[in-house]
Amino acid sequence: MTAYLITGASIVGEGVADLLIENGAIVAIGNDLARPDGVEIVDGSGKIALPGLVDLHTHLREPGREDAETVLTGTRAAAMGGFTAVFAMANTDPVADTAGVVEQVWRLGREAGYADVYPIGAVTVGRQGTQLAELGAMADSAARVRVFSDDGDCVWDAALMRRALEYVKAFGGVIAQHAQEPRLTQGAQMNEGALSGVLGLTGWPSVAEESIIARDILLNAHVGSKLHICHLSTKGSVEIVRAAKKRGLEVTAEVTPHHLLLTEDLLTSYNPVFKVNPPLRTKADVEAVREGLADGTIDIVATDHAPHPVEDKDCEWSAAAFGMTGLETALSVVQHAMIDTKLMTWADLADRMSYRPAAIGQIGEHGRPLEVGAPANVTLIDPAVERTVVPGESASLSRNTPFAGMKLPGQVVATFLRGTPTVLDGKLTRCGINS
Ligand SMILES: NC(=O)N[C@@H](CC(=O)O)C(=O)O
Ligand SMILES: [Zn+2]
Ligand SMILES: [Zn+2]
Repeated sequence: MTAYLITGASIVGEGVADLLIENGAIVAIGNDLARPDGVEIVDGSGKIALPGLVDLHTHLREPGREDAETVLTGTRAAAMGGFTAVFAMANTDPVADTAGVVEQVWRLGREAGYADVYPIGAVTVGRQGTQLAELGAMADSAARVRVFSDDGDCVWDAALMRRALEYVKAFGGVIAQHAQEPRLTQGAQMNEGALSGVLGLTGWPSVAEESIIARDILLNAHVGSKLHICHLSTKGSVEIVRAAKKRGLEVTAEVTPHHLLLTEDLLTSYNPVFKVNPPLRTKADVEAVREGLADGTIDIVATDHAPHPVEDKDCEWSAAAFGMTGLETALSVVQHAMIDTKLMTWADLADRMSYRPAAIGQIGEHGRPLEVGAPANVTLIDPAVERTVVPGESASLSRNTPFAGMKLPGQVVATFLRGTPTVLDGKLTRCGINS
């Protein structure tokens, strides 16, 4: 295995120093380090070294929608975005609701080699919301599933949600809820408010999200298990989670990069690239989720990378699929929305995009501080570069980025997965077994 020496980077938690990677681990941090034979030098001056990013919410689409994304293409996009681990959502075809399917996804991730893939198991059989899936069998499988979600749909039946929380409590699992009250969002197309009236699109009220979050926090307080809230998007949701945490109730929550930056005003274009679940909200909501992320009410940023092929997005608004890609732009959007605005530091970003998602997902190998002895999962970024987002340049199979044409700060220069570069000089390497 080649050794790598990153020179003169600003190492989060350590200050400016050199960082030596050998045999998959960080073996030295300091100045004037001895250089092993054949070491490759990576110029880190002016750059920031972060712990490899962890995405708790990615749609890789395999099995079933390999026209939108595969484990290989999705993890290539992840590597380009600085991620070393991604959690793959269960809304595939077949649904990831058995040990067989989660093991398949896990194995595909290992074979691809660009990022570790941790499958999320469905909560209910076929994500149909009527009968609990084999949660224990998925937990005991080679994939060691700890996070369960019917994402795409809400576990709406309160009794079933209670059972799921009770079941995973036995092994410390977590239920990740897609908080969407289905009766309040029938036919909903965009955030409910003055603008939905003007545009003539069926509204999606904030309370459809907030009522489920409130209910589930109370349910979980009763059960004493682990609850995680997916893609929280409203000011009211932030207030509910903040109040719950103040009372000492167990809940974690995520926000997406797009909900940290974009508002419903973009919808006046009727461009379905901005159609997403939950919908883009108002400026007041964006301010509230930024504040919530900064003060720790919202634990993490998760991309909800939701690739869709052109034919599912390039159509009339009401017929288009919900979802946007996000793995390759997440870090830049968070830098723009949270760091360049002075709401967060780089250490905070490492916490929200690496340490805490790894802790919620219970993966020990990732989300560790850059210290001697830790696995070499490292992301090196140049925060000074400005780049324009070009959908055609994406490593993802899909092109549905809402940031197309936008100028964003920051560029991933290198990503190391257990000491092997998946990205070097800003380009994908051929590290994977299958590539
Ligand atoms: N976020 C989305 O708009 N779409 C997701 C489903 C989901 O995350 O709810 C998808 O699978 O396409
Ligand atoms: Zn969802
Ligand atoms: Zn999702």
